[in-house]
Amino acid sequence: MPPDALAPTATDPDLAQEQAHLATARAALRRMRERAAELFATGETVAGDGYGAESLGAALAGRVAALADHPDTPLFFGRLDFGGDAGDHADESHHIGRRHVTDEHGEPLVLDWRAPVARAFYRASASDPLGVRVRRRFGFAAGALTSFEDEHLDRGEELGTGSALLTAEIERPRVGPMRDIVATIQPEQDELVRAGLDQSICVQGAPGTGKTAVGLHRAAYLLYAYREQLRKTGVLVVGPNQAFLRYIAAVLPALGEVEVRQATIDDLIARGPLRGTEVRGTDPPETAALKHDPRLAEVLSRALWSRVRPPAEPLVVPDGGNRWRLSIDDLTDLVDQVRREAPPYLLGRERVQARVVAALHRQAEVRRAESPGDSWTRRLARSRPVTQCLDAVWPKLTPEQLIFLVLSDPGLLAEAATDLLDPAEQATLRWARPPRSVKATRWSDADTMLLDEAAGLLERLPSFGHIVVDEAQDLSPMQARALARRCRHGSVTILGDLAQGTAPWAAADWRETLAHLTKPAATISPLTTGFRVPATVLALANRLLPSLAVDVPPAESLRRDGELVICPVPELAPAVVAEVTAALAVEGSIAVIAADAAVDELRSALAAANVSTVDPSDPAPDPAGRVTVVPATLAKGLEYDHVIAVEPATIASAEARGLHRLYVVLTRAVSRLTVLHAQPLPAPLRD
Ligand SMILES: Nc1ncnc2c1ncn2[C@@H]1O[C@H](COP(=O)(O)OP(=O)(O)OP(=O)(O)O)[C@@H](O)[C@H]1O
Repeated sequence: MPPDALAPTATDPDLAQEQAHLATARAALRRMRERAAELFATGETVAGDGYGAESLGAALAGRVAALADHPDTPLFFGRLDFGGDAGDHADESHHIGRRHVTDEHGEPLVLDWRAPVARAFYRASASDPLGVRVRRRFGFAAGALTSFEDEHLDRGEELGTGSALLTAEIERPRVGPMRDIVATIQPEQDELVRAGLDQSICVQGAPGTGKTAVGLHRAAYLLYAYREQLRKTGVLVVGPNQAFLRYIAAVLPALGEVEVRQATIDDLIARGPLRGTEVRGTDPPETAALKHDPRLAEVLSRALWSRVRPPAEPLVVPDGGNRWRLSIDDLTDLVDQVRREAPPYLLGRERVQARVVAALHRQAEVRRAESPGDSWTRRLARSRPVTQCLDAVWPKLTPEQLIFLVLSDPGLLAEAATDLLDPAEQATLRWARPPRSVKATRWSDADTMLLDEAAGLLERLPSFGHIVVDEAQDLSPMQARALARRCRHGSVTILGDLAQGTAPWAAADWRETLAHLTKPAATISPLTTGFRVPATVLALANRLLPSLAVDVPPAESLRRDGELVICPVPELAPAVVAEVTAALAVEGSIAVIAADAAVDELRSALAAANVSTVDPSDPAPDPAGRVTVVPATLAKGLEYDHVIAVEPATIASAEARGLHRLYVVLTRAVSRLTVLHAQPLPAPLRD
């Protein structure tokens, strides 16, 4: 049923009252911020010790930042009026916004969207009103409250996706980086956002169904609902590349969360064992693919543990007039016992050392009838015979040393990989010309992952409380394992679309990825309502789906507007210049997306026509730049108002999973997609 009051006039007394409430809330937020800033100024001097001062200072600085009032993001976006039967909230009325705002008496003026009571804003429906009588959504223009939209749920009114404000939000021209969707989160999205911290979830969603948005809002929700638990362990957001991370960087701070770490999978891994050492080597594609293969995990594990050798001689430790002694059998028992405990390798070495010294200690106690002190224990632990014995049975090793050995020693590799890799695969993996030393090695991208796997075998990494992984369809099994190592005690939100998998090792089935992430019980949920790509554009992209060999539910676009133009042209560069020039007359961001190899020529052609362009890899792009020239391999996750896709046939033939790449490229447009082609379109796109 349509609601009765959708478009209040400017003189509407209700509207005036809401505008007054906004002004009051803004003033209150200013006061809260000033108070926090005052505390911040004095905090460093009142805390007793240095550490206390530092953590208090950081907490307060975070609070000051979180309380910032962004002129473009309204302080509240909705209101709930509860009915008389709403239990604890009977007859209450609450404004819902991006953060709590209280007046000077501590009375709430705005409730944080993450508070339990705010859940009804997203979930209440006419059939299940959750105690809500009226749900009100506000419309804003340039920070000013200009309209509202009511749904009298108690009278069976419900707008759903027919809400004019939701439509306006979805259809607004895009400019700049991604924004939060907190005002218009849909019920099926909210269910994912508010899943508990103990739940690992995997979201399979077609392009533009809000996966990234859901992941970021879930991070913000978890930090609110489980702040204490996550204070130490933190939340990590993993994205495919820096351009993508820059695109999403503003969302969490706008939601008041300024301390979430965001990293690409490559950075996360390279920062581990290599400690920032530059990646300077390259692998042929088949070698790289093999290094991403999960069988390598077992090969490395076997190679490492083959370093543990049975003791060949007894341990004899001269100590003043005494000689302490452990027989070969004693040592063998002790090493076997630690092996059975299966600790990380270096912890195992420490355990062997500790138990050897404890055994010697017992001998000394019996002989001397008194217990030797700590300095004796330390001296013996470091003594030459003990160290030599340890080095013989359980040698020290770094990740670099292990991988160096595996890739350069055919005997070791053959032994570790005997039933796992055939001889041809072993030859593919090994260095054709091994480097002279570990130091002289030029590690490749794929090596960083092996180094990370090795580091995980040697020592345990600290675990994040929660990891959000976007574009997870491209994770290789070994990359998934690297994330699993960083989330042993935490949960994950895995977001992706199997149809957009472009990596050689892209997943065909989420269950496999989840197994490598060691979260096999995670629930897999679909998102199928598209908020970005107009229906006509989606229909074109969907023609590729049967060729992509994946089983995914198709998306249905909410957007009936939008425009698709497919244009054969005699020459690409002049056509691109003409199309961009025409597009500049209309509001919104513009992207020219082309095969990577064609990008330079198109940039030059645009520059020659005096059109300035932005490079998505630029760490500080001109915020006023409206035209971005995007290599197809960087387009994933991004969106632009008007996309000009150049020569689909070249994009499709540029790589093994080129049709998947093309599917990504064709699904970046918010309002208009223009396809320019000089060659015939790939077969699935032809009429
Ligand atoms: N509930 C919503 N209300 C308004 N806008 C939404 C909503 N959900 C998603 N959007 C918008 O739709 C667009 C696509 O969202 P998002 O980038 O999260 O999709 P995605 O599924 O991650 O896409 P891709 O598969 O291409 O990476 C964004 O502009 C986002 O703000």
